[in-house]
Order: sequence, then C-alpha cells, then structure tokens
Amino acid sequence: MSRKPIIAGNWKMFKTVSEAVSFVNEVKGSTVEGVESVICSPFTSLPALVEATKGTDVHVGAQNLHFEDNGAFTGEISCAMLKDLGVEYVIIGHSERRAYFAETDEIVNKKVISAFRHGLKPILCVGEKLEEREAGQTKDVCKVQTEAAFAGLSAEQAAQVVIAYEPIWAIGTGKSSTAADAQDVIGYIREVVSGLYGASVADAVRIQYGGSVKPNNIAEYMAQPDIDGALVGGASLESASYIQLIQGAK
Ligand SMILES: O=C(CO)COP(=O)(O)O
Repeated sequence: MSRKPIIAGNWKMFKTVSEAVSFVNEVKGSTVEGVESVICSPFTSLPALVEATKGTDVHVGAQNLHFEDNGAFTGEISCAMLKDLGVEYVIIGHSERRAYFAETDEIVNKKVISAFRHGLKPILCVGEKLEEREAGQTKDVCKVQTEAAFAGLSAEQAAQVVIAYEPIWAIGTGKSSTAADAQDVIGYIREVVSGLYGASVADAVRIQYGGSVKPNNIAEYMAQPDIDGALVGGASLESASYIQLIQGAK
C-alpha cells in the first residue's frame, strides 16, 4: 500500500490573522502533487485560513479541541465549532499540551473519539521524554500512548489517524532524532497498530516524525520506509522554508 506523504506545520502560538493569510498566499502556488500539506494555526486564524485556502491544495488544522460538544468550559473550543468553520485536521495530545495543560492519555483518547464523531481527522502526537529515552523506555512509552489514544476506535477510524512521533527532547532544540532512530521507533509504532487492528490498518496509517525537522534533513526522514511525513514547528513558520519542506517530502 502506498501512503500519501503528509507535511503538517504546527504554528503553535505564532502569527496574527494577517500574517497567516500572507503565508498562505505565498505558499499556495507551490504545493507539490502527491504530498498533502496541512497548516495547523491558532484558533484565531482558522476562519481566515479556511477562506484563503479554498481552491488550493493546502489543508487547515487546529491545534487542540475540547472533547465535549458544548458546556461550561471557559476558554475552550469544541469539535463541532471547528467542523463548522470548515477545519479538516486537529492536532491531539501534543507534548506541550500534555506537559503544560495536564493532558492525560485518557483525555487524549476522549479528544480522538470526539474528533471522529465530528468528522475531523486527528494528528495524534506520541513521544518520550529525555529521561524515558535514557532509561530505555522509548518504545514502551509510545506503545502505552498509542494504545490509550486508539481505545474505542473502529478499524475504519483507526486507519485514518495520522500519528506524529515526536521525541520531546528533539522539539525546538535543534537535536533531531537520526533518521534511522526515528524509523526504528516509527516502525515499532506501526507494529503496535498492527497488534490492535491487523496488518492492513497498520499499513494504511500514516506516521510522521516531528522534532527539529528542517529543509536540510526532511529528505533523510522521508527516505525511511515507515516515515510518511513530518510535523514541523519552527521551520513551518517561514513560507520559503515551508515550501522547501513540501518539496523535500516528494
Ligand atoms: O513540536 C513540534 C511540532 O509539533 C516540533 O517543533 P520543532 O520543529 O520546532 O522542533
């Protein structure tokens, strides 16, 4: 089975609405056929991005959601609201949300289920801390996080999840995982999915690497058999660099 490569920019808490729209206007003519391109912006820019990307090959994602459809949750945004805007993807369980906003595996699972209930496609983040890597626990951590996040999903839903393996020590540090090491862990995550749903679902699931991905190292990751793309923070913020990432993913 051939999986379509997917490059997603996670803008984190960067860019005003006008900066977001300028970015899309700069990249929209440079998408690459056969490579899916997703921009995950702050909530505030989503309506303008949905509008600005109409008729282009750029897809739009959010960076978080609340798993309830509505209710007394001050400051939160539900899947129904994102879907209503025309958003297609949503990042779930990013390590920054797990670390700074107390997201547990159980909450991540509720968010994944809620995303599917509303027809949003999850980009599920998993990955180990530096201490866990040093203690030889990388694969165990990824297994626990993956199995917890997929709990209750049908095989059809599971096949549509995009997993992003992001070792926490590699995020924003310039210390990227080697391509061989990322392949080793991502190949293992695919085995975990196979253990849950069988080989054909595992073969369909797209798995990205994330953590200090740059235009000069994207090709090494993409050359690995199990790596289907990248979730990119810093290098997704400049249009020229983002275009190089998309081109490097081919
Ligand atoms: O957290 C990340 C993407 O979600 C990775 O960020 P950097 O690409 O800046 O290391």
